[in-house]
Amino acid sequence: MQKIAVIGAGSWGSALAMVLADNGHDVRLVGRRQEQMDELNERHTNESYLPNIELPTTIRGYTGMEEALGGVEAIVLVVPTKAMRETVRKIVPYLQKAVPVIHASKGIEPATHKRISEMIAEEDASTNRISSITVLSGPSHAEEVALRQPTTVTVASADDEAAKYTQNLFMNQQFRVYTNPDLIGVEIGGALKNIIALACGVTNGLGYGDNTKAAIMTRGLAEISRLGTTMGAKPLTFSGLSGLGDLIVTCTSVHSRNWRAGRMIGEGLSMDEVLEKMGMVVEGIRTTQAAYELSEKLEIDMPVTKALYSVLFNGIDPYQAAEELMGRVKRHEVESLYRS
Ligand SMILES: NC(=O)c1ccc[n+]([C@@H]2O[C@H](COP(=O)([O-])OP(=O)(O)OC[C@H]3O[C@@H](n4cnc5c(N)ncnc54)[C@H](O)[C@@H]3O)[C@@H](O)[C@H]2O)c1
Ligand SMILES: O=P(O)(O)OC[C@H](O)CO
Repeated sequence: MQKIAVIGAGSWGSALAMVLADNGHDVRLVGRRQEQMDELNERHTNESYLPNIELPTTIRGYTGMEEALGGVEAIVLVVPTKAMRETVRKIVPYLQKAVPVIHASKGIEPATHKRISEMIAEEDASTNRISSITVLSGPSHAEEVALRQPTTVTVASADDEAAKYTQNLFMNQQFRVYTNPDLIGVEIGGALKNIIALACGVTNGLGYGDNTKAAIMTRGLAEISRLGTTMGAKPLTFSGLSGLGDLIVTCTSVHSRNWRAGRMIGEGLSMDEVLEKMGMVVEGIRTTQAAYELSEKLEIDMPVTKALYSVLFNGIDPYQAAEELMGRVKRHEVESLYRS
């Protein structure tokens, strides 16, 4: 039994806290709203994020870092990417010894183009309170994990022992955990599939069906691999759970916030209207900006990302963006998997 703090009491933080509690760990779930943490401690529910789910009574909710972090042996960070740096700055002063950190968020920072593990390492550089950083990623909608439906994920770290430690913490009969040493590939696959899910949603919103979705997913995976391998990822990782697996679940599931947001944009809603309706984080929007900037900087051809960027940030009509995608110059299918 380990004392573990899960920071971020949204849908994914709460579902991962359930997996850890099922495995017999002492879980402290840290949220921002006192009312929400009172609901968790008194009624063992988190209705705004995991409706109709009863959480294990052993999960305790906290709003204060000092109280939650006393004596913890590991920390799981599950806040939106844009809150990651601020969250790391808030936790490190309360760590009495260096502890392993596992993050389960999916994004890339616009402007710096940093992956989440890089952002965490930078924020801890002057304090050294984090002994290792591991990412947990893969096809895993919180709603289904909370129902204890069979789910598989990958954990990756530069530190092999940290990856195995994380595998042991989370693995159980319903939640199967693989290790993969390719930290870059696992983080890039998890972040970039959200762009492709948004794009699939847009095409569904335009009224296009499964042929279009399969095209966007397949060619989307090609451009994820092109960018990822240029950044140092191993190509095979993109065929695994954190690549193809997560792409499938996010582009095809009704649970996906990215797909749903894309569909509303395809139906003609503005980005502000979509975000107001969602009420939950849609990571793919900022990641589209980051990936587009990266593709320009590294001169990698990413046509789906570019088309989505033009819709989200330049006000291009989605129908026109789809027409332009289809009207590009002729390409060789396999050669274009690897070349710009
Ligand atoms: N929901 C899923 O099924 C799922 C699965 C895998 C990965 N993820 C990833 O996990 C991360 C979190 O997603 P989620 O689904 O839990 O989001 P969510 O919208 O359900 O919840 C986000 C949580 O973060 C908190 N938060 C927001 N801004 C914050 C800030 N500035 N500082 C501190 N806390 C803040 C919110 O209060 C909320 O508790 C995302 O990167 C997402 O891509 C989600
Ligand atoms: O609901 P989404 O689109 O944020 O996706 C959630 C997870 O990343 C699926 O694995």
